Amino acid sequence: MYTVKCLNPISKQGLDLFTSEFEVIDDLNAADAVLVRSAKMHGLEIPKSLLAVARAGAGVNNIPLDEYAEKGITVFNTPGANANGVKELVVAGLLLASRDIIGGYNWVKENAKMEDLPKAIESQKKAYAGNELKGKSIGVIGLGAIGVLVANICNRLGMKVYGYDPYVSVRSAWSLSRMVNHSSSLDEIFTKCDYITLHVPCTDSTKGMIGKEAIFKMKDGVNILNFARGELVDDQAILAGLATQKVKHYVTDFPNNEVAGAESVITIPHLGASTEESEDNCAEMAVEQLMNYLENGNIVNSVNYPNCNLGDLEAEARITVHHKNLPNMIGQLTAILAGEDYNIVNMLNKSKGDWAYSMLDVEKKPSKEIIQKMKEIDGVVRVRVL
Ligand SMILES: NC(=O)C1=CN([C@@H]2O[C@H](COP(=O)(O)OP(=O)(O)OC[C@H]3O[C@@H](n4cnc5c(N)ncnc54)[C@H](O)[C@@H]3O)[C@@H](O)[C@H]2O)C=CC1
Ligand SMILES: O=C(O)CCC(=O)C(=O)O
Repeated sequence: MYTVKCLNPISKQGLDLFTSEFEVIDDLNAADAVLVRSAKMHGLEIPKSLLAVARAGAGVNNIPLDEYAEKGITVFNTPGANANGVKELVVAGLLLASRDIIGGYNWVKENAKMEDLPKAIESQKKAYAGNELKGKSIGVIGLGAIGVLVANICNRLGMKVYGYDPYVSVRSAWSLSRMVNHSSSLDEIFTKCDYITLHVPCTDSTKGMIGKEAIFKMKDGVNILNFARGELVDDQAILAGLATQKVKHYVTDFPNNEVAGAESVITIPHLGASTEESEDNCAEMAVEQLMNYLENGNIVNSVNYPNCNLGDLEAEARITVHHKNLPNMIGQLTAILAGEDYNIVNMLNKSKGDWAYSMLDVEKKPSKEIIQKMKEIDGVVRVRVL
């Protein structure tokens, strides 16, 4: 029996996938695994026994990935599972920036009881006129699961689309419309685009990427959309840009006290992935990945360990080892088994950056001594027997 603690509400459709071998519990200290959405795990006291964290979503900046790698805790996310939900809200954001829907809505609401409202509307509506998206240019920064969908739909809306992603995956490149212009520098996006939309993860290198200098290079009247993370944008630079009308609108799914309420900031309370469909997709994917990992040791869609998949456990036992990506780790692991006359029937080793993962299927259950010897290898951080 494995125990799972949810740090945020997780869709029932996903939780219902857990078999009778899994129990969702309230006590984090008794949990083998954690399911999480946006709850901050930095600084959270976690039990030594914790094996895995599954983020039902894309962004993992709420999880201390390196610290957990050091502890042999595998962290998963659910790539692409909420991308359509975000894409659709980005389209709404584009429309809110281009047409004064909010101003018009507020006026009608404030004057709901006005005499002959339909007539008043016809004389008032000019105050809320806008522009069409067709023919305007948009820069999509980050062409992953969301960025590709946004770029493609903007193309279908008749916009001239520029895409920037120096690390674009082959999968994304295949999915991208051939009408999307490839930008090799951010400057091209900044100087050419009427709309700029951010779809990159929040990391040390992307934080503050939209600052004073970037905004200075942008076209007058640019609209900036942030459905990725608040920290990507320097709030003071945005407020200064809005004050001079260099920036026409800042549409953000991540409002904070600095920008909320400021003129021409269009705020949404982090609703990008808050659709029934996205919540179900993310939860289902996260639960399936967790079960596969806890029961079979397979790693699919990890963000701090390599993906490593030996299929369902069919051998008498499977040993899984989280270790540093150092020379001769496999040699040491197999030597321990060979020294005790254990036959390895299948094995796999994968690495990702500083970390690696080995899976060894053996013909009989390994003894406590074997596992102890493996744990004592320099660079090994966790050994499990399944
Ligand atoms: N508003 C919301 O509710 C949601 C927000 N997000 C945010 O959106 C981000 C992107 O999500 P996905 O597209 O699903 O992730 P993804 O991992 O599929 O795509 C991210 C893309 O950004 C690219 N990238 C990384 N650094 C870059 C840089 N410096 N310049 C340009 N491109 C760079 C990567 O190569 C990758 O193609 C997430 O990390 C998360 O922070 C994601 C889902 C929901
Ligand atoms: O779970 C959520 O609603 C947050 C979605 C999100 O920001 C993400 O997947 O990165």
